[in-house]
Parts: sequence; structure tokens; C-alpha cells
Amino acid sequence: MDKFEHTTVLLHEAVSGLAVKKNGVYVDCTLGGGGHSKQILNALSANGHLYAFDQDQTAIDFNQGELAFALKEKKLTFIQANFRELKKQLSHHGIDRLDGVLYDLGVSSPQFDNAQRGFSYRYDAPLDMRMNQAQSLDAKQIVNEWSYAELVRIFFRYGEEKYAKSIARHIEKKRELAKIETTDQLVEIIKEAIPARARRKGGHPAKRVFQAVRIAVNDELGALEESLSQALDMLNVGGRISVITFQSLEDRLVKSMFKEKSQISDLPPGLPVIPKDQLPSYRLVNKKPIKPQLEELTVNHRAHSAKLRIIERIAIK
Ligand SMILES: C[S@@+](CC[C@H](N)C(=O)[O-])C[C@H]1O[C@@H](n2cnc3c(N)ncnc32)[C@H](O)[C@@H]1O
Repeated sequence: MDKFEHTTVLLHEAVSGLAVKKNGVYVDCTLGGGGHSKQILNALSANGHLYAFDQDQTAIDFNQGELAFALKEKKLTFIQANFRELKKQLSHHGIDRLDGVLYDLGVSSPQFDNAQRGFSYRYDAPLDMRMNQAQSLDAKQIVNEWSYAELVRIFFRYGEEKYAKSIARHIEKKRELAKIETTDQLVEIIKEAIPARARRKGGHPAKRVFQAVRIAVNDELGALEESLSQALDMLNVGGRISVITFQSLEDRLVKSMFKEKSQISDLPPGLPVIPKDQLPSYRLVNKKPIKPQLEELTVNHRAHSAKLRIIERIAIK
């Protein structure tokens, strides 16, 4: 593959946030077009190493050429797997401690813009939305086989869709007549289920349901929570994790996991000194999330909702 047009978001902020040590062991959990990976690799000496995960084989294929220099220097290993398998996959390479981990969540532009992948409500395509094309669960199965209650739950929870019940009811009715096969069919059903006045505001009427189905197909929040907790465990002292999120559910999850790890646990009131073993093992590098500068926002539309959070390990107990 010679083309993979993805403009990396918060490139410098996310990588400089890792404070890369040149001989360290790093993981890019979301290789994509390789923008962050390349920046990390440039900061590593021949004794450092980067393990780059992507569950989508097309991202790995593209980077075989793009990051060939690092493969040649033997400081890069690709791992085609879900990042929820972080610990297990790295153990196959004899790695159990890390100096830094990066996540740049969501789908890449080529995934989104390739109509056939079925991620976008803008192109008519078979309902798919799998990041890992070898996975069996796809959007068609969710839309045609999940119960009314399960559809309402994901539309509410993952899409924050006000008309979740009405949309789920319309889906139920339509699929009784014939299987719902394409993105256009789903868009039409959503439009019919939403009152005309609501259809005219708040962006594309299918945006929230498509987001919800995509999160469910790829179990995005479950994978993130499992992976982050493994990454936190595997960090060396001084090691850091940078996470870029693009929607509020992901950001809330990262914020609350980082907060929990960097706070003093509940102590009995009136203790004069906090016992050493009760002090947190992590610190937030930035209290507030880092957002792209105006300059980046003007050239990259995808950057608008991006937020970067960074945490550092300060002790191992
Ligand atoms: C936003 S792109 C990353 C872009 C990359 N940072 C760059 O600079 O080009 C996200 C990538 O992560 C991958 N991805 C998302 N969730 C994943 C998961 N749970 N496991 C492995 N890869 C995942 C997607 O397939 C996609 O290629």
C-alpha cells in the first residue's frame, strides 16, 4: 500500500509528553499511519525499541514501507492485535516493563474514508465498521440481531442519542420486513425515526448512532479500560502514558482511571503524616487535558475534539 492519508493529531505534544529515553522500551498502541511511531523512533537509539500495535492489517502493511528504516535498525516490532492484549502480546517478546505507551484512539482517516469499511454515514456501503477485518461481529449483525433493549442501551450510552428508543423501534420494524444491509438504509431509518425539527440541528442525524454502533462493534471502551490498566501496571518509574481521545466517553474513562491512580486512597481522618505506602504511585503530568493549538485546528478538522492526558509513574510498591 503506498497511500495512507492520515494527519497525525497532537504529534509533538503526545510524543514529547512521553519524555522518551533513548534506550527505553515504548509501545504505540495505535499505529495507524505511523505518525506518532515515527516521532518516537526518531528519539530512540539503536538500543531502544518500539512495539507498534494495530488490529488493522492495512495499517501494518503500510508502515512496512513507511518505517522500513527502523525495521532495518531492528528497533521496531509490529504487532497485529487488539491493544487489550498488551501484556500477553508483549510477553511473547519477553517484555514485562515499559518506559512509555501512547494511544491515539478511534479510527484513522483511511478507515473512515474507505467507503467499503462502512464506518461513514456519508458513503453507501455494506454495514461493517470492524477495525479488525478478521473479527466476526460487525455492524450488520448488531443492527439486525441485537434486541430492542440492547440497541437502546448502546444508542443512549455510546451515542448519547436522545431518540434512542424511537430509532431502535424503527430498526425493529424494518428488519422484520427485510435485513438491513447498508449504511444508506440505516441512515434512512434514523431520519424517519427523528422528528423533522431535530433533524435540522446538531450535525448529521446519523452521527450519534453510527458512533454508538462503531463503539459496540469494536468494544472500544472495554478494550481501552483493559489495556490502560495493563499499561499502568507495566510502567517503570519515570515511565509515562499519553492518551489522545476524540469523544467524551473515552475521555471520561481516561480521566477517571488517571485520577484514581494519582490520588491518595481513603485514609482515616486525623492522621498527622500520610504513611509512605499510602502515597500514590502515579502523578498527572497535566492537571487539565492538552488541546490542539489554533494552528493545528485550522489544518486538521479531526483535531477539534482531541484531548491529550498524560500520567507518569513515580513509585513501584
Ligand atoms: C487514529 S488512528 C492512529 C493514527 C496514528 N497515531 C498516526 O499518527 O497515524 C487509530 C488506529 O488505531 C487502531 N486501533 C484502534 N483501536 C484499537 C485497538 N483496540 N487495538 C489495536 N488497534 C486499534 C485503528 O485500527 C487505527 O489504525
